[in-house]
Amino acid sequence: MVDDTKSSADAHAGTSDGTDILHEVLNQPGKWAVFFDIDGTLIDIADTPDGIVVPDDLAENLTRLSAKLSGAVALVTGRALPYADQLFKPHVFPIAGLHGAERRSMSGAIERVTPGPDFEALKASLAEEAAAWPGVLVEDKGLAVAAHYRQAPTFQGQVEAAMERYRERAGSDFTLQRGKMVVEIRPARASKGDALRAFLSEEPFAGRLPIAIGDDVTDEAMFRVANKLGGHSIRISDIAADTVASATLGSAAELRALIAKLAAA
Ligand SMILES: O=P(O)(O)OC[C@H]1O[C@H](O[C@H]2O[C@H](CO)[C@@H](O)[C@H](O)[C@H]2O)[C@H](O)[C@@H](O)[C@@H]1O
Ligand SMILES: [Mg+2]
Repeated sequence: MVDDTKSSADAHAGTSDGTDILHEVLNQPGKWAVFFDIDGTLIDIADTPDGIVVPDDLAENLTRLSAKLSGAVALVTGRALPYADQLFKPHVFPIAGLHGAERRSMSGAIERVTPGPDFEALKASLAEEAAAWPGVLVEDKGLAVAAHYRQAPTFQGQVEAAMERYRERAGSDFTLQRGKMVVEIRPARASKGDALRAFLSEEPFAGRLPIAIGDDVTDEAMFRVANKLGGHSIRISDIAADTVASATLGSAAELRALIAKLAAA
């Protein structure tokens, strides 16, 4: 496995406009594969993990775009696969979940590891400890667990300290993943960058150049891979984020409008 989380040799400020990149896609539809993060990228951030609203036409527009690229569209998310899938029902996309720790290819084959009893016990202890912090939500994602402090930011310090402690208890197979008002413990063995590489080794992605679109720290790993392979990386951000992405777009709404335009073209 390649470590795509450390190198900054290919880092460059996100200065270009992601709109131009996405408009280019349909000019050469056989050239590109597009990888979308979900939360904060396709879907607006909400107060709670379950509070998100999936716009009615999003899955249909993604399906249309995918058809134009002969299926070379995949989702790469921190969510667990079953949760992410139900957001797009009845449409089914190739997808990587848990920040790259699980992946379903175009063929439908799923690669994932299952949590052992120790990790189950760890999640139970964490949930018990977090009950003392009103507003902090613990999201059990199977082989990963997230502690959200968006609704209780005063507990950020306690949450971070506890998650570091639980990560140590989980051992070196697990790593800490920070995100938007959240700290997660996830399998260390794969990143979103690894997921991108794995998709690109298979049909219908093989031989295409990647366009990776995301909004958060976890997406930087796939941006690095996209940059290294000569593709594009687009960070959704309304502020000047510290990123290796080669381009930016202002909001998830802006991205959805572009997807709708490409789907209808
Ligand atoms: O990789 P992504 O698809 O972007 O998923 C990252 C995490 O997204 C979710 O948490 C974030 O979105 C929530 C809903 O908008 C928000 O309430 C929370 O504060 C954000 O951190 C999800 O709950 C996590 O499991 C994902 O890893
Ligand atoms: Mg995101």
